[in-house]
Amino acid sequence: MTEKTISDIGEFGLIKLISHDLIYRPEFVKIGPGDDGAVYSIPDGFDQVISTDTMVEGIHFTSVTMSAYDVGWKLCASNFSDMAAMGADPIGFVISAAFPEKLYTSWVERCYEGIRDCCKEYRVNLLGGDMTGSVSGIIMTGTVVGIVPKDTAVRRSGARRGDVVFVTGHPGDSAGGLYALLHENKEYSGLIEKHKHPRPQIEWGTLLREAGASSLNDISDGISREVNEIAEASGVSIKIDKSSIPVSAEALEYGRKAGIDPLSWALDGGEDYELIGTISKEDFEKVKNRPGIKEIGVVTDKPGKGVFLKQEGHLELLEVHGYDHFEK
Ligand SMILES: Nc1ncnc2c1ncn2[C@@H]1O[C@H](COP(=O)(O)OP(=O)(O)OP(=O)(O)O)[C@@H](O)[C@H]1O
Ligand SMILES: Cc1ncc(C[n+]2csc(CCOP(=O)(O)O)c2C)c(N)n1
Ligand SMILES: [Mg+2]
Repeated sequence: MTEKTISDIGEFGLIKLISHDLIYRPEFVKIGPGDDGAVYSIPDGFDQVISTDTMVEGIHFTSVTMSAYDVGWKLCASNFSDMAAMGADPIGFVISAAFPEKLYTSWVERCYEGIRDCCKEYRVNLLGGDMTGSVSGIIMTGTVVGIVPKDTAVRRSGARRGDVVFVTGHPGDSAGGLYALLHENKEYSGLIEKHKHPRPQIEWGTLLREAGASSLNDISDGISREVNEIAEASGVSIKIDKSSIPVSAEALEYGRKAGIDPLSWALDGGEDYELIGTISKEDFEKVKNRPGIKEIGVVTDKPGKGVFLKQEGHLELLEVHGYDHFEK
């Protein structure tokens, strides 16, 4: 028997197929999926945070770089990561999907396995969505709602002179993984795993908010863009020490073999979904000994606002070369 496509079962058959195991935090749900809208509640003393992010076939993934499961996982991870970057806890998620009619139903089922696994792990309710046809590939948009104690959301604009600049994890791994996937190199499985299954840093976002982080941003477009966004929003200069950027051993090794400086993956690659931000020296003491965080620079009062990269004793302007959807 040939495999079923979504046009064989129709829009409502498809919705039925994926509509199970959607709620992982029932305490916040008043009316769940299945009605015209879902109704959720939030506890007293919290603000709500909302953000949205899209995955487009041919732009964010191809059948070579990501499986259906991976697309589902990463759609959730990239959305939840924006909650981490606000110091918030994601609680609810909706998905708008546009699918070509020839897509196999099994693709959609596996994609929703990835979605379910990520929602389950981070305890986020899948509150509903929308399905339409597409004449040019798969497009999936997620919208996430999170909660944060009132008036404590961490902005990009709070960096102050003297603050430490920190980063979590190993930025550059995702771009290294993408390079490996596009060059059919399966050896660097750790990097590939980071590209396919990034982990939104919700715990770090909460810890850093509680510790007093003055600014936060998640690394979706590369350190060079994210840190410049913080400098601009905060009206400060930032100095980054190039040698302290925590590139992983695997990225270093693969970069050496491929003849690529892995720091360019960290600075300009993106999709790491790690956190970058600033915090006072005193507050950094509270978190600096935990594994997975690294001081990489300082907020300065250098005139001429911008970001400077220190290497071998001299400073150069850190220009933004991160991912830009519309750059030629
Ligand atoms: N189409 C749009 N309409 C209104 N506001 C937008 C639109 N696209 C982006 N923005 C806003 O511009 C700001 C920057 O958007 P951007 O997409 O760069 O967010 P990000 O978190 O830096 O990146 P990512 O998309 O990777 O999460 C956000 O506050 C976002 O809400
Ligand atoms: C096949 C393929 N080619 C290139 C890339 C790289 N890429 C695409 S979008 C993006 C930035 C984040 O997106 P957004 O800003 O929309 O959140 C990056 C780094 C990829 N993932 N797959
Ligand atoms: Mg973001």
